[in-house]
Amino acid sequence: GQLEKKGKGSLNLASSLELDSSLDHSVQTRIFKIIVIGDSNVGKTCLSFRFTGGSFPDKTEATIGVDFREKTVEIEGEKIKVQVWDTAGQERFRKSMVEHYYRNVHAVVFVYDVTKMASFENLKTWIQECNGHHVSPCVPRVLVGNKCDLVDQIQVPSNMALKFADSHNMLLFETSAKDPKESQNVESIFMCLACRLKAQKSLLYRDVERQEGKVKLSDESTIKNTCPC
Ligand SMILES: Nc1nc2c(ncn2[C@@H]2O[C@H](COP(=O)(O)OP(=O)(O)OP(=O)(O)O)[C@@H](O)[C@H]2O)c(=O)[nH]1
Repeated sequence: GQLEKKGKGSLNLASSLELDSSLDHSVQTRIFKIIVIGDSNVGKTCLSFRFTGGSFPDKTEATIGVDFREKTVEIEGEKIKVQVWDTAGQERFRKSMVEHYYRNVHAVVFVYDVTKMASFENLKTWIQECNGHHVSPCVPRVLVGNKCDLVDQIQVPSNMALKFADSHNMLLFETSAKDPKESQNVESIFMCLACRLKAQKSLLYRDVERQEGKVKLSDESTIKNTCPC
């Protein structure tokens, strides 16, 4: 496929997707909303494009607001739609959208650039932002060090990244959106999350039931009590 034009994500589009972010009623497919977060230029667009489109885009521009990409995967016989929210790294392009990024999110991918120490150091701020939006501790998070193909320019040592990931209870993937040999690894970032989400059956089926009007959630504590992790 071709790279989607950047900046087409809008508040209205985000709102309409949120109304139905867990179930595609036409085919009864569950939808997992995964957001990709991190500094500008770390490769969030390229990673999400590699996963959903299977290639590395020739050219990218800064994401404005959000770009959505989807891919349907099959896990243990169930078709699941993975909806990747490629968010803007630049503050000026994200500030009106932040609430939408985190609303009803099922998993979070934090990305840094292995050739840029500042992007690794800024992860603290991105995690704070995420926590500040009341994302449940049940929502799985992974850490991705991108641009590993630039072997001569690596600034963030693996052991440092691993320590950070461990201390935040995240899995670490070091990979490259650019290197075709790494495409399987990029795929496994999203598939690993999708598998974990599929395993959280009670949580997600509850979402689905709620949307069908069968179950009404009373408060936040209901969510905590039924949390499977
Ligand atoms: N060498 C190398 N370059 C990459 C890789 N991934 C992305 N890039 C390049 O890094 C630049 C930024 O990539 P994007 O995917 O647009 O970055 P982004 O994080 O989406 O940036 P914002 O939209 O501003 O938040 C582009 O020039 C890409 O070609 C990679 O794995 N290796």
